[in-house]
Amino acid sequence: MAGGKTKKEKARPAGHTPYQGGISFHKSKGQHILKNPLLVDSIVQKSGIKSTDVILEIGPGTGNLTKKLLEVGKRVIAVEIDARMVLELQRRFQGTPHSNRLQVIQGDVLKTELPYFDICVANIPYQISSPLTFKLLKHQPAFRCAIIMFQREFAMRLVAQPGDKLYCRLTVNTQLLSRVSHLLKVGRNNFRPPPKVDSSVVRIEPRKPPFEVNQKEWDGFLRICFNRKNKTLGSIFRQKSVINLLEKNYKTLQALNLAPAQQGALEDTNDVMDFSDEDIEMDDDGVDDGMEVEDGNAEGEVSEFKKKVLSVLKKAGFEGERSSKLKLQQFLDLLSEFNKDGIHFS
Ligand SMILES: C[S@@+](CC[C@H](N)C(=O)[O-])C[C@H]1O[C@@H](n2cnc3c(N)ncnc32)[C@H](O)[C@@H]1O
Repeated sequence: MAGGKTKKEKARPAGHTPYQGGISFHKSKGQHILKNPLLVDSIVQKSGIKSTDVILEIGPGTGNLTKKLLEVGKRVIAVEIDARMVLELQRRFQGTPHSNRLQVIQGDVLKTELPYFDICVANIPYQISSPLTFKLLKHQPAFRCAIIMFQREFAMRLVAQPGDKLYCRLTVNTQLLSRVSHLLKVGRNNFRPPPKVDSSVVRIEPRKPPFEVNQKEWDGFLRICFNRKNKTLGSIFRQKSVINLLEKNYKTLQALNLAPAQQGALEDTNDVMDFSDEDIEMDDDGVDDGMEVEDGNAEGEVSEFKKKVLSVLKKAGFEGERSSKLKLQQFLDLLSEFNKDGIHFS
């Protein structure tokens, strides 16, 4: 374990846990250090690292995982936000045979332009789980795989299958871009200080080639589908707010005489999918409560546009289906059916 002499305990602000090397851990930076060497070995072994691999590590901390990664890979590039940890890493590896194969970048990984890497192995601060997953999956050229420790519930959302309680928009968005599998359950006592939640290590492999989909369209479509994931799509697509939005898109695109796929080509769109945590939809109880306002005038007449939307749903056989049970391919098929009829989500 890295660290110098034991220092006398001083009064520390709340949220800081003493570390015997003199560094206190900041909860605000998600500093929960892996203290179980057997677990570190197991993560490295399950990563399938090759001796030719350039490894990206996010948040190396005091370097417990970094040390093992340097033993098996060609090079480690470690991105660390905390200057004290960067110093500790330099101190720990200076003068060792590994030192010229370790590159430490000091900075916020979310704001850092990532270099080429073959594989990412990381015990990350959980507060950046969503944007980091999104950033990695956007990275080009695509890496081989990422082995990442997440908070257990977040990990279970990533690997969920249709019908699972945690199946959500984040699941479908992640699985559109990658294959995700659960590798290891990790109890909180393997960390110092222990976090309040248990963790899991997950393997993420970018799909090569990726599914061909207009990402703005996909994002708009899924937001609607998962607005209430246990309602039938028929019920969701009858809502006035949904019909109004789709009709507005329809009229705008007709006026421009341009489909979003073509439009996207004209724009510089880097803001693809948004995996932010606040977007994880509320769980509902699976009962259609009929509270949403349906589209239609006072006489109950249904607009031509609404008929068009509902006929696509019906024709494709999705009217009675619920997002909580749909497979990725079914979402792709339904979006394609809507688009064929000129109904767009962006
Ligand atoms: C959970 S600790 C893991 C430490 C070490 N890898 C281990 O397993 O023992 C997370 C590390 O990420 C760093 N960190 C937090 N936010 C970060 C960010 N936005 N960018 C890069 N590093 C960050 C923290 O300073 C901390 O060292």
